[in-house]
This record gives sequence, structure tokens and C-alpha cells, in this order.
Amino acid sequence: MPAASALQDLAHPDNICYGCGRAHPSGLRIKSRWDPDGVHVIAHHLPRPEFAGWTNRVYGGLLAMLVDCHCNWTAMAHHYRAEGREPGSLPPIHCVTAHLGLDYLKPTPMGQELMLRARVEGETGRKTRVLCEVIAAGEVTARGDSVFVRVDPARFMENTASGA
Ligand SMILES: CC(C)(COP(=O)(O)OP(=O)(O)OC[C@H]1O[C@@H](n2cnc3c(N)ncnc32)[C@H](O)[C@@H]1OP(=O)(O)O)[C@@H](O)C(=O)NCCC(=O)NCCSC(=O)Cc1ccccc1
Repeated sequence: MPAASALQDLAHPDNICYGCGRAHPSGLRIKSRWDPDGVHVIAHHLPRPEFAGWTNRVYGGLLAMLVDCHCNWTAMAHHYRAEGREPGSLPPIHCVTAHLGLDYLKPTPMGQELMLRARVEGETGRKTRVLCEVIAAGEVTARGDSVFVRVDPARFMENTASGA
């Protein structure tokens, strides 16, 4: 079966987010895709050497970035599907991180492609809870439990702290 298209490419190809923006010049550019099981959303990422946090161990802040972006895309994919629409159809759906929760269960080795495996656990209106595992060499090394809120981008920008 051919790999599903990445949600980022379908829904927001001009995005400049450091973690998931296709248009960011030097960002992580993660790609999140529906798993064939129809429940999980999967991404793979090989940490670059500058993201070491300890000898041969991945910096925890990188894991937070990966989980943040991947889970946000999981939430947005869920909203598109709940409306019976394809990612990329109009009007676009936007979610933002309201709460980012991450437990670091064991050190994550460098030099391994990581798998992020996320799913929606509960949705109430604009609010979506997303659970995520970070898997390295077949072991879960971190577990996310986060909340994403669907927003109107114009209103979100208006609410930005003064100065921007
Ligand atoms: C928009 C909102 C999150 C919520 O405000 P409003 O719209 O006024 O809505 P309201 O306060 O009514 O809440 C609605 C519902 O949500 C609930 N809830 C709220 N908070 C929490 C919580 N902490 N924890 C748990 N739940 C919480 C709240 O109780 C309510 O639930 P209810 O319906 O009563 O059951 C606002 O606080 C904000 O702008 N925060 C900054 C967000 C930001 O800057 N994020 C980082 C940048 S984004 C990024 O970079 C990621 C990205 C990656 C990839 C691609 C794209 C993006």
C-alpha cells in the first residue's frame, strides 16, 4: 500500500512552524500521517546531532517539540475527519497547544529513528486530548498527554500578548 500523504503537505504547505512547517528553512519538518489502522497518526524522525542533551542521548526539549507538533496535527486530522473532510479542504482547521504534557520514561538514544504514535483520547467541542508515545528501538521512552484547542486564526492573533 502506498504511504499516505503527510498531513502537513496536504493541509498547510506554506507553514513556517519550526517543528512541522514545510516552509521553514532549517526546521524539523516532521511529517505526520494516518496509520492504516485509522486510529493512530504516525511520524518518524531521526534527531540531528545538535539535538543531543547528554552523551548519545536525545535532548528532552526536542522530544517536546516533536510531540507538540505531531499531536497538534493529530488533533487537526481528527477534526477534519469528524467533519467528513479531507485535510487541505476549505476552510482550514487550526488548533493550538493549550497544554503540553510529557513524561520522560527512560533516556532516548541518539542515532535511532524515533517513531511518534499518537491518538485522540477524547474530544469535547473545540478541545481535544491527544496521547502520544515516543518509541526508540521498539521501546517507549516518553509519553505525552496534551490538550489542543481549535481556534479561529484571526482571533488567536488578536489575543497575542502586546508587542507582536
Ligand atoms: C486558544 C487558547 C488555548 C484557549 O483560549 P480560548 O480560545 O479563549 O478558549 P477557552 O479558554 O474557553 O478554552 C477552550 C477549552 O479548552 C480548555 N483549555 C484551555 N486551556 C487549557 C489548558 N491549558 N489545559 C486544559 N484545557 C484547557 C478550556 O477549559 C475550554 O474547555 P471547555 O470548553 O470549558 O471544556 C488560549 O489559551 C491561547 O491562545 N493560548 C496560547 C496557545 C499557544 O500559544 N500555543 C502555542 C502555540 S501553538 C503551536 O505552536 C503548536 C502548533 C504546532 C503545529 C501547527 C500549529 C500549531
